[in-house]
Amino acid sequence: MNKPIIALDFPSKTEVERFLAHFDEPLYLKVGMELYFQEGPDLVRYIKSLGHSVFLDLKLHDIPNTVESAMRGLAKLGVDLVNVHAAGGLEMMKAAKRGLAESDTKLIAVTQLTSTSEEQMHSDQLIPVSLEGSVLHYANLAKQAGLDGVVCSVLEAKAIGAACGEEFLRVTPGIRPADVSADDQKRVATPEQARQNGSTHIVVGRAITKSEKPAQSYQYIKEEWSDAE
Ligand SMILES: O=C(O)c1cc(=O)[nH]c(=O)n1[C@@H]1O[C@H](COP(=O)(O)O)[C@@H](O)[C@H]1O
Repeated sequence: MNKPIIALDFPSKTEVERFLAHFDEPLYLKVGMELYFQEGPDLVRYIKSLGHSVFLDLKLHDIPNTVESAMRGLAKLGVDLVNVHAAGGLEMMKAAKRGLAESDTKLIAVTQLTSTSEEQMHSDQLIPVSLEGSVLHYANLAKQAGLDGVVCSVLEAKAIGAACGEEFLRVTPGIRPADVSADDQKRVATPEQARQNGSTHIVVGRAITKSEKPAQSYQYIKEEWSDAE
């Protein structure tokens, strides 16, 4: 079972160091916009130098040429996983993949953010199908573009596995242990539900980073994710 990916949603390297001091094992860490826009590529190199795996979550969404060039730059960082927004379209996703051609970095596409409900999707995006229909459409498009998988919620992971194949990654944020608040997330699930629904990876932020005992919260989540039957 893949390690839970911990979202390092911190404003500075100092806070990352303070957080990582709780752990003495190799982790799978996600660097997102909050941290990257403050600390840049050096922070990513630093985390890699500590022996951790890195998901660089910058959610690129621009014209194909810009995304391809940006990906060519990110490829040099040697991260394990990067993402784009599937809403950027088939051509943009193909361009992103071309930008990574010389690297081993895997590429996934965000379908519908886990903070989006079906009602919001209808009113904000004017997409007149079900939320699962929209997520499946984006997953199929990502597959067609040659991507390695998608970011989706646990609620759509099973249908994507059936449609796109079990090898196709289903990276699922919006993970909340039963006793933790959903915050701004709308499509949430527990680590156990993620496992049962065929997520290949779970992404967990606040349930670990805001915990008074981060290492203990991580262990509980890891056990529920890997052992629940
Ligand atoms: O691409 C992502 O990682 C992502 C996509 C998505 O649909 N929803 C989502 O929450 N995320 C990220 O996953 C993390 C979830 O954090 P928590 O809600 O604190 O567990 C955040 O860093 C989000 O940026």
